[in-house]
Amino acid sequence: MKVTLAKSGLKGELTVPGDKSISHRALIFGALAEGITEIENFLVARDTLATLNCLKKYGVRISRSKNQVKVLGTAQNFSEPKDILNAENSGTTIRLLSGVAATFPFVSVFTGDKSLRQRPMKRVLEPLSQMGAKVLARAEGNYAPFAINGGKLVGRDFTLKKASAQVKSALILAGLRASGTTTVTEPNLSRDHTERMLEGFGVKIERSGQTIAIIGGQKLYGQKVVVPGDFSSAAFFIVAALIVPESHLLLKNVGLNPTRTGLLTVLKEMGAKINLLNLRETGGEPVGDIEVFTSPLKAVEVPPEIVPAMIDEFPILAAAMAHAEGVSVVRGAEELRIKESDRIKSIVGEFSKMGVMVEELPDGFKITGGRRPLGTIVDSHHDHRIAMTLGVLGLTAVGSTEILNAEAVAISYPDFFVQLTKLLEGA
Ligand SMILES: O=C(O)C1=C[C@@H](OP(=O)(O)O)[C@@H](O)[C@H](O)C1
Ligand SMILES: C=C(OP(=O)(O)O)C(=O)O
Repeated sequence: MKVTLAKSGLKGELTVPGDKSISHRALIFGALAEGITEIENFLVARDTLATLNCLKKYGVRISRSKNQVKVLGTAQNFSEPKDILNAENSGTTIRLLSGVAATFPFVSVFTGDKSLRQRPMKRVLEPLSQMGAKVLARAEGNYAPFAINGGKLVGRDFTLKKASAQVKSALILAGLRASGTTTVTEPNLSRDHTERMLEGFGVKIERSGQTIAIIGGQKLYGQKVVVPGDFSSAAFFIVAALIVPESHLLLKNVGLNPTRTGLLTVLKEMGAKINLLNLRETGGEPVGDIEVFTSPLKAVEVPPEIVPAMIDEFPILAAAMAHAEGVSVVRGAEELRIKESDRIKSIVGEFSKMGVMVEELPDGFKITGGRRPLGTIVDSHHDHRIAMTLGVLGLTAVGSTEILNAEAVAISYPDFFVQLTKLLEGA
């Protein structure tokens, strides 16, 4: 993919595709529920389709027409998959479904692509085996492929060392079918879509601060789920509009769950002119429109406690930092090293190629901003968020930027470059 210096600002309106986290959850909860679940504005992308295909292997009947999905609930009766479940590139798929697999008295074997097979799984597999599941995993219990032989689980109390919505959700899903009560305490609150949506499916969850408690043996009832636009996808256009001169953009119907919108807090501190309009609630999730104007930005130090609320937005935040006057610092974000790529290394390596002054830290990075990037050949490292970030940075670079392995955008946003081009042309 080739991106050239934007000749004009990003102008007009855009509706980004449905939220990835919420789409995964709607499929899984719909599959476990009694009755039919209808999902509107489902994200059609590789990660969410991986979840859909794994669920079909459990015997769940799912039909899809574009972004409308119908799930015929099994009332918690999955059948043993006759083949390996391939979560492809999706951490959310493999970790959430592990929590479900742990509750069924049969064998589920999981694998993923090269990236996913290098991402740590002990964080879910260990607590699931403490609840009573039998687990056999490669590399001393840490990597896929792995097999889970589930069964009668016993509720337990867990305190997570790091905030993780995937681990929390896997344990909630296991706890839902365990005896007694399961509690999960996080050091900071991670995204809470699981808690919100399960409540919509009729499940009682107790929440107090960073602790959630779930009593086992509860039923789920099929629902209509309307998926809001994905804030993490909107983030690329927010930053693009901030840094490309003469932009004025309206992003419509975006999920604004506060456990996801840490980027807005940080960008506002950097001087970004962003307005939230038409605030409302859809299916238990806050939603609104985001108006963005090109803004001069100043450097920022990201407070570590906000990291979980913007964990997927660090690549695109780095692009904003490259345009901010002064030295910006990210710390406490070592989780970035175990995403689809080592995102700290990917940012530092590719931004350096584009002439950005960036320094690697063990748990983050430092960027001295304000200098115009230079177009060159860069690589996504097969990571969707790095591909989109480089696409945005390329809009402000001198010359043209060629992004290798840009097709990675299909993981969460297949039409990203098409929509970006349209916004630029429509100006
Ligand atoms: O639960 C989810 O839907 C997700 C949780 C986060 O991962 P962790 O739980 O590993 O922090 C995030 O990075 C990922 O994109 C989606
Ligand atoms: C980390 C991500 O997803 P996952 O963990 O589901 O692969 C992401 O989408 O940035």
